[in-house]
Amino acid sequence: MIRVIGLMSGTSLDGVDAACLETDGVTIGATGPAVTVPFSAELRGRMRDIYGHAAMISPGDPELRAVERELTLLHVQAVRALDWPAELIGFHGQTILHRPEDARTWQIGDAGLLSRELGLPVVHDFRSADVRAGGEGAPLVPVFHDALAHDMARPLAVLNIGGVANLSLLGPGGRLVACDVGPGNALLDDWAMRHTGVPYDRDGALARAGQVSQRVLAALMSDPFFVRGAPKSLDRMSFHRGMELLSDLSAEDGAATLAAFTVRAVANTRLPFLPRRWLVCGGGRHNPVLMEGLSHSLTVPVAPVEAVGWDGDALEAQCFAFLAMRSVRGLALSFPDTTGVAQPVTGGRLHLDGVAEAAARVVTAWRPA
Ligand SMILES: Nc1ncnc2c1ncn2[C@@H]1O[C@H](COP(=O)(O)OP(=O)(O)OP(=O)(O)O)[C@@H](O)[C@H]1O
Ligand SMILES: CC(=O)N[C@H]1[C@@H]2OC[C@@H](O2)[C@@H](O)[C@@H]1O[C@H](C)C(=O)O
Repeated sequence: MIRVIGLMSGTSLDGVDAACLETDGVTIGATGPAVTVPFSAELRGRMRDIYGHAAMISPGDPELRAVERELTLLHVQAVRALDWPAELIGFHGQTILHRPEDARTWQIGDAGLLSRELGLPVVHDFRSADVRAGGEGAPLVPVFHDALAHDMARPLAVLNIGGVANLSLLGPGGRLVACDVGPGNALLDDWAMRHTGVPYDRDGALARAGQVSQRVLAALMSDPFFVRGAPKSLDRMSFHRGMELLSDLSAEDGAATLAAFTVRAVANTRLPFLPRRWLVCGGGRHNPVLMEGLSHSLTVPVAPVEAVGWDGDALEAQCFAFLAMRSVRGLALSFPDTTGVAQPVTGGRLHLDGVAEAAARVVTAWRPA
């Protein structure tokens, strides 16, 4: 095994998550410390602006480059804050555009700068190979959930409620089915920001004070995405047009309706087999309105992943540590039932800019012959 730091800045635009993991890309050894370095309101605002018109931005755009540099330096800060003797970095970067139907997925972040600053090998660009091979490019976390849950009773569902919500369904005999399931926190975050100036609905207080509009909820659920079976994936902005449907609602009723949308999208997902338990990770598990809604709608027990000893805030960052090692070894990151790709594919690109030969060798020794 080697020591890997995984770095994830998710669709919630809350900050950079960094976590330490010992792994050989197949099994999971010890975990180390984890940290979140929050985005400043200024950087978050600039990133939101980029999201708004990412399809039109050229890779050389000066504002894009400036944001990418600032974002990368925040990742450097996160790694340094961990103060852990890593040998490899898995760097997801920030998704600014995800359109697998046009074979496009774009995670900004300067892997060369990161490896030069840290003097460590960096794996970046985890999703492009899958999209090029006809896959959805997401979710990639199922193979990590599978490794984590190798000795647990199945079928088991692992639900991540981040900016977007995604599901890994772990069946007996290593069967792995996955998809993005719905809006997660992104719409609720944007609504809370607009109505309260706070970037999320803390502890579900706003939603708890409102009434769900069944009319608006039904309209939101009529999106064709919900008719499709897995695998399927979402962009953070996928449902944003639906926000117009909420224009007549009060801040509280809008929040209640968006929380119900997140829950309904999960509960209505068409599953090829039923889990006996749901484990929930990601920031949404801190929202009691979402957790109560899920417990009410799903017919089997629902619990945060802490119930089985996992760290639900560090899981995605740990995942990109695991995937970095798989990438180095040329192992598959995605599978036909997780992203819709025809054959299992590996992904990620290794950057060794400015890395001393001995440090590079620790990692390159794991490359397939
Ligand atoms: N106490 C809380 N009450 C309500 N919501 C919370 C609370 N704590 C966190 N959240 C929600 O969790 C979100 C952050 O979740 P998380 O860190 O999993 O997102 P992410 O990693 O950006 O997402 P993704 O999985 O899409 O990449 C916040 O934006 C907020 O909506
Ligand atoms: C394109 C992209 O960045 N997708 C993210 C996003 O955030 C949650 C959900 O949408 C998931 O599909 C994915 O991240 C996780 C880590 C994944 O790939 O498994």
